Amino acid sequence: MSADEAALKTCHERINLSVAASHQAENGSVTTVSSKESEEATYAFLPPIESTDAHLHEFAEAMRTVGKALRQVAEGKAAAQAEAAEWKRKYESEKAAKAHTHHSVIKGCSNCVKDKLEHLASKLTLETASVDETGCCGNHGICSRQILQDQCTGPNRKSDDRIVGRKVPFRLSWGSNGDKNGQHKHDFVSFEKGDITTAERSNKQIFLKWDSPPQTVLFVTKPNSNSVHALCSEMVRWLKEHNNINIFVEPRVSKELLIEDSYFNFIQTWDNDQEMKTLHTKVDLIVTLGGDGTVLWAASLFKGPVPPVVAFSLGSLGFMIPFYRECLGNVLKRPFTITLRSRLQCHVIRDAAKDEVETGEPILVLNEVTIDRGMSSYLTYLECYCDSSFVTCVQGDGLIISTTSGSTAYSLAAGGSMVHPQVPGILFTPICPHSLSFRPLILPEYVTLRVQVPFNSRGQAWASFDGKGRIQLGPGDALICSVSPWPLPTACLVDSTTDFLRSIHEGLHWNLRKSQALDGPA
Ligand SMILES: NC(=O)c1ccc[n+]([C@@H]2O[C@H](COP(=O)([O-])OP(=O)(O)OC[C@H]3O[C@@H](n4cnc5c(N)ncnc54)[C@H](O)[C@@H]3O)[C@@H](O)[C@H]2O)c1
Ligand SMILES: Nc1ncnc2c1ncn2[C@@H]1O[C@H](COP(=O)(O)OP(=O)(O)OP(=O)(O)O)[C@@H](O)[C@H]1O
Repeated sequence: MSADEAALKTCHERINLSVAASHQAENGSVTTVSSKESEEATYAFLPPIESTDAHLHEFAEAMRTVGKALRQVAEGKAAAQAEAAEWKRKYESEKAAKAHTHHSVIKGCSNCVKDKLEHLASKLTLETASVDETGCCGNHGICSRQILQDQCTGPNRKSDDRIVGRKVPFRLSWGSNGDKNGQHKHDFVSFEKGDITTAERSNKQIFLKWDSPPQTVLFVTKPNSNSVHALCSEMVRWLKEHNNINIFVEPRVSKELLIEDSYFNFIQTWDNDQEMKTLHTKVDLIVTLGGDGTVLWAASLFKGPVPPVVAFSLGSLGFMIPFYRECLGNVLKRPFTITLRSRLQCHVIRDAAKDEVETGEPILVLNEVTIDRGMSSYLTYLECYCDSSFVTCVQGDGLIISTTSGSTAYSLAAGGSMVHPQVPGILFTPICPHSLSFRPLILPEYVTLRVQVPFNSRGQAWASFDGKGRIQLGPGDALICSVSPWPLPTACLVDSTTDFLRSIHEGLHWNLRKSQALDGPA
């Protein structure tokens, strides 16, 4: 038998098996179809195939192309359906809002609706949310009782006299830390007609638009790299000559550039920490040249507010060299999208300290703070609290408290989830826990975490911040950690979501797998 005949025979055998299986499935019974019968049927069905390997390959290729085309069509359809649903949702919520406005005006409660919803939200406070004697909203802008007493037109609400009783009116307010009257602006939960809905979703994609052209750029560059140094000096020249931009660089880079050419005399730097602390008041934009470590380094220079960062990463440096003028030119002249990357502020509180007043400056991290066993060969033993609630005791190699930006770094390696940088959360990821059930957590961004080394811990623990600056924690010492009010704004290449997905695809090869062959089991 030739190779082609053998291939053809295998092909027919497979078809036989699948025909037999389909017969059984159709009849719903477990009968055996004689393979001879099915073979005859199959041969009757199939046109005579003058098969060769080449034909089979060609056929498989064609099927793959058809498969791809079908998938693209399905994806397109899904996207269109999602868009249509979004438009429908918007239309319906607008319609409902208009209907409600109209209704309330007719009822003579014009001050209930005169302000916009945003204004209503800002008025939602524990202190001001009281109903006046008439049951109307007074001037706080909310009239849930009035709404509930009206004939409601909501989707689930039919006027039915047989139904006795009504929902009790209520109002929602938001607790807030640090502000006595709680008058914070929040995403609001509408509760028209007593139904809680989050139909109003805000788009968190942020655009940055300069009021006037930026004047000062700070360069932060990876050390000991000739290509980075060369690119830095070229960019600095271009920015000065074509845009008359003031340039700041780190003291090390300033020295390097001045040794290279006295042309760089105009470059500014700082001499001490005090001067560095005021940098954010002078710099409009930060350009980083290097990898993720350089962005972490740039973030660590700013203990408070951080100017927007444009990161030219090593992976894209070669690619960027021809385009950096266009890229920087766009950022300097046009609005651009940014991602606000939250940072964590960490305090170490020593047992020796008499009270827990946080006097020292916080350490800010962009990726994570890690508490591990360091050189110790004992398990770390860490007690963890979230606000005033006990979370768990970590017994293992340690714990990572990570930002969402850091979710693709050490936390990922320890089994944590990858989280879009605009999800407001803190990751709580154990390192090699000696327990079968210690799964990683994601906690809301407003909590404060406290990790304490108990007195009965066998060993010490070490905290490190974005992989740097190790601090030893002894029994009784604690690390307090919460989201900093000073995020790192980074310029997007496209937008937050596209950039995030691109980084996990290209940087981490997320879910990369070769496609299955088409000629598998039926
Ligand atoms: N097992 C691990 O995966 C492991 C161990 C130690 C530290 N780290 C990470 O290294 C970081 C310090 O980075 P570095 O460059 O100064 O040290 P480094 O030079 O040792 O680089 C660590 C690697 O982590 C990558 N990385 C850093 N931040 C990242 C992020 N947010 N998303 C995806 N990848 C990221 C870097 O690109 C680099 O390849 C730490 O914050 C920690 O997250 C990871
Ligand atoms: N301006 C700087 N001054 C001092 N150290 C820096 C500076 N920029 C980066 N580093 C340090 O240099 C190391 C390497 O930097 P970086 O991560 O940017 O380069 P890389 O390792 O080549 O790139 P990647 O992170 O993409 O693998 C990091 O540990 C980082 O902390």
